[in-house]
Amino acid sequence: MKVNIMRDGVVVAEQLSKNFVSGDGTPTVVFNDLSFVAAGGAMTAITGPSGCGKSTLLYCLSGLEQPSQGNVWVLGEELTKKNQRNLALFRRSHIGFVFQSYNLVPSMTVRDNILLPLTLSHRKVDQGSIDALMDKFHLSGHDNDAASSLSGGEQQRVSLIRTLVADPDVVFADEPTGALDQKSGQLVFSQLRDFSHRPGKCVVVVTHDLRLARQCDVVYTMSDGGFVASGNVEEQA
Ligand SMILES: Nc1ncnc2c1ncn2[C@@H]1O[C@H](COP(=O)(O)OP(=O)(O)OP(=O)(O)O)[C@@H](O)[C@H]1O
Repeated sequence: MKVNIMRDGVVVAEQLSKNFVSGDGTPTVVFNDLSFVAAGGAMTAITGPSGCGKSTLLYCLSGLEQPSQGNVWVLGEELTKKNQRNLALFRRSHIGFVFQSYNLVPSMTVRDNILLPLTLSHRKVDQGSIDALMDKFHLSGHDNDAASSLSGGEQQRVSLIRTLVADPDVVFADEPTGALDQKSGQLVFSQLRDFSHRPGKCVVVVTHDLRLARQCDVVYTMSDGGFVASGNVEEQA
């Protein structure tokens, strides 16, 4: 696939490969020669069986991990050419990441965890929008609880609020509904989808839940180190 970065996507990858070398020197190819485009104003899903490389791909697309080969552009900027400092600055200004493992600071309160990215980047805090999201995600009253005292599903929702209130241009979400029951999962997914459809926003989500993937505008299906299908939901049917 030959893509025009300016025309085609907010997140673009070309000829992306990732290998790991294990302790005994054995190389493992996670994926090879992938091309990927996620458009603005849309939600793009990456799905596939456990261990096929979805999280590793998301890490490479978001600049958290360097690919072994290939190039990644986000908002027209080539992440794979940036040094560590510039990459960190770019990520802080433009990218939000919802981690599969939540990545909350366990000893800090829920509210302080949510505020952390804003505090670190000296950004203005819209307390009202935090209150609204806390209410929407059934977390009202938990502001002063230690993050570690919450259930996995509650921590997952706090992690999503923390990402959304920072208002990034691009959100990468790794199994954001993994710890949630169907109803809460749908609530979280709908919130992410609404966010993705706002002008100038883009969401790339990893999910193994096909029911949720089908609600995305475009779905990439991974298997054996490559994409076995990609396209809009109708094309995948
Ligand atoms: N840092 C690492 N070092 C070595 N191998 C790794 C590393 N990170 C991932 N892998 C390997 O890459 C492969 C893909 O892992 P990854 O977590 O990306 O898959 P996944 O599709 O997201 O899985 P799941 O759906 O179970 O979360 C696995 O075989 C994993 O062991």
